[in-house]
Parts: sequence; structure tokens; C-alpha cells
Amino acid sequence: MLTRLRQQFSTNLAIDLGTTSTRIGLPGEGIRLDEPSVVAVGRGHSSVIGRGAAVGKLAHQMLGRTPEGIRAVRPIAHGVISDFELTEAMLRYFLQKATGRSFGLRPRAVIAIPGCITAVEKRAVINSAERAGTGKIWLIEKARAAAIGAGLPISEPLASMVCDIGGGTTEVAVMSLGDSVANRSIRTAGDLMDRAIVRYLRRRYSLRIGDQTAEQLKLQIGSAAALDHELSHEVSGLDTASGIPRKAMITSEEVREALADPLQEVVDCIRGTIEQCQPELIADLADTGLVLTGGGAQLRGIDRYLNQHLGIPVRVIESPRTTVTRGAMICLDHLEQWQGRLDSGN
Ligand SMILES: Nc1ncnc2c1ncn2[C@@H]1O[C@H](COP(=O)(O)OP(=O)(O)OP(=O)(O)O)[C@@H](O)[C@H]1O
Repeated sequence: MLTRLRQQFSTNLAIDLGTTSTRIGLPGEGIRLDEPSVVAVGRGHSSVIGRGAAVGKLAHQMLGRTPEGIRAVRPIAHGVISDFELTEAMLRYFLQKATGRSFGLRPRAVIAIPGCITAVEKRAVINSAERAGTGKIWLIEKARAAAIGAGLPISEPLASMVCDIGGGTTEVAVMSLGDSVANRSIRTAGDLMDRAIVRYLRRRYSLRIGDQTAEQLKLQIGSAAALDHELSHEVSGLDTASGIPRKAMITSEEVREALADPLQEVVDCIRGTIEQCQPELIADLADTGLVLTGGGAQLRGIDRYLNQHLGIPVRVIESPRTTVTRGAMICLDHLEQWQGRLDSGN
């Protein structure tokens, strides 16, 4: 009786603790929080400045621009917790912001995690979420949550394939009869694409730019396949030869060249996942194809590029950044059905 009352009155939360962004959804209410996974801390200290409020959007504006005495930190690296205390402080702030109150009964949460995570890293997610204020926790792999959020018919005896390209990891899974039959997770994703652009400009133009500028360049003119109308964008950086600031006009063809290696790694990851499947499932994939989710799925022409390299239909889901959170919300809505397939960390 007490358990049922608890279930009735405690909030349910779907959490995507992402490398670049954290999203929190409440079943029936939608996505309530979508903020950068960044905190600002005092140099030499491990506590968040602004009485714990320099988190998310506010802290993100400081990335790469902090004065002496302040550091803007991303406590999640490649989908796993790299700083336990800061993750806990960030999550506590986000949970209160998403639920709009200090919760009495601890909310139950389904948290999306990368497929490549170790048992110790899983424990760190559970511990920091518990310490931040959640109650019962279930973990779900991001690729599975993405497939559910994308509405793929994963319970049917038919192969459905999803690829979630995030900031820190690319997750690929082939699902059939409700379970993953093949999956791979690599640490090549949006962040490494930004770094590839940084390296390219340094090599080609002797121009040093920051990760944030590289990301802007990717968002403004980045593409995986040729564009009908190629684009260009001006960037400012440091001329490494003269040591003075300089501007350069960069074209979309150049950014595409810079992104060639990380994109090839994504192709290899998807190919490797397909190769793990039985022939019947591979035959299904020729028809059902690949669904792309995650922020990286918004790269111009990535569906065309993957179709050319894999020879199967590829489509980008609508609102790809929030597909994982939506999938976790669906699991919470049908917890009875999903509970047995989620990892409760025990
Ligand atoms: N239009 C776009 N073109 C290319 N990349 C984009 C675009 N929009 C967002 N991205 C990239 O998507 C990445 C963030 O994706 P997402 O929010 O799904 O990641 P995350 O959930 O925080 O990370 P992860 O799942 O890896 O832990 C960033 O690298 C960002 O630059």
C-alpha cells in the first residue's frame, strides 16, 4: 500500500546525462530542461561558484573565456562521469530546476548511459544521481532509448537499426524482439569533429582557433556530403607564425575535408555493428535501413553520406537531440513492460 502511494506521489524523471547537454523529461509534461553539461568552479576549488548556480547555460557562456580564478568545466567526458562531485552538484541544480521545487519524495529516474560504460562508471552515475536527490534509478543504454524514442518497431521480429551521434560518443544498435542483437559505441562524435576542424585550420592556415569557434564553424557551414550551394564563413583566430589575431574565410568544402576522418570512423562503427548480425537480420536492414538521432544527426547531408557508404536507406529523425530523453520517458510511461529490461544497477 505504502509502495503504491509512493509510486503515485513521487515524480518520474527521464534523464539524458549527455557529454554536451543534459536533458530532463517528465512523462506527460515533455522535456523540462535542456542545458549544457557545464559548471563554473573557482580555480583550486571543487565547488560551483555563484552559490551553486553557475551551471548549464550560464557556465557554458564562460567556456574558453574564464578569467583567472574561474574554470568552466564539463564534468562528463565521452558520456561518462569524469568529475563525480561536480556532476552531483550539476545534477542537483538541474533536478530542482526541472521539477520546479525541492522534491519531498525522491523522484524515480530512468537515466540514459552509453553502451561502452564499465560497471564502475555505471555505479558512479547511480551514486551521483542518488546523492543529487533521486530515488529508485534504472539505467538504459542510449541506443536503446533512441530506438524507442524514434518509434522504431523494436519489439517485432525484424531488425531496426539506430545510430545516435552525440557530443562524446556515437552509439549504434540493431534491435529485434525488444533486445539489442548487435551494438557498438565509439568515442568519436561531435567533440572530436570540432577538434578535427581545429587541427585542420592549424595545419592548413597556421590559424589557432578554440573548440567553441570550431563548433560554430561546424554548425554554420559543416556538411558530410556536397551541398547544392557551398557555404563560407569567416573565423578569427591566432596566426601561429606571427602571434597576432587574424581572420580567415573558410569554405564548407574545407570543413568537409576536416571532418572526413571522424565521419569515416562513424561509418566503420556502423559497418562493424551490421557485421555482427545474422544474415536474416542483415537482409531486413536493406529495407528498414538506419535511423539517425543525436545532435550530430543534424550535420548537413549526413543521411546522404551514410547512404552512399553503407548502401541502405538512412533517415534523420525529427528533433534528433531529444530522441533519447523521449525514449526514456516512454519507458517510464510503460515501466511495467520495460522494467525487466532496464538495468537497476544491482
Ligand atoms: N547542426 C548541427 N550540425 C552538426 N553537429 C551538430 C549540429 N547541432 C548539434 N551538433 C552537435 O551535436 C553534438 C551534441 O549532440 P547531443 O546533444 O546529442 O550530445 P550529448 O547527448 O550531449 O552527448 P553524448 O550523447 O555523446 O553524451 C555536439 O557536438 C554538437 O556540436
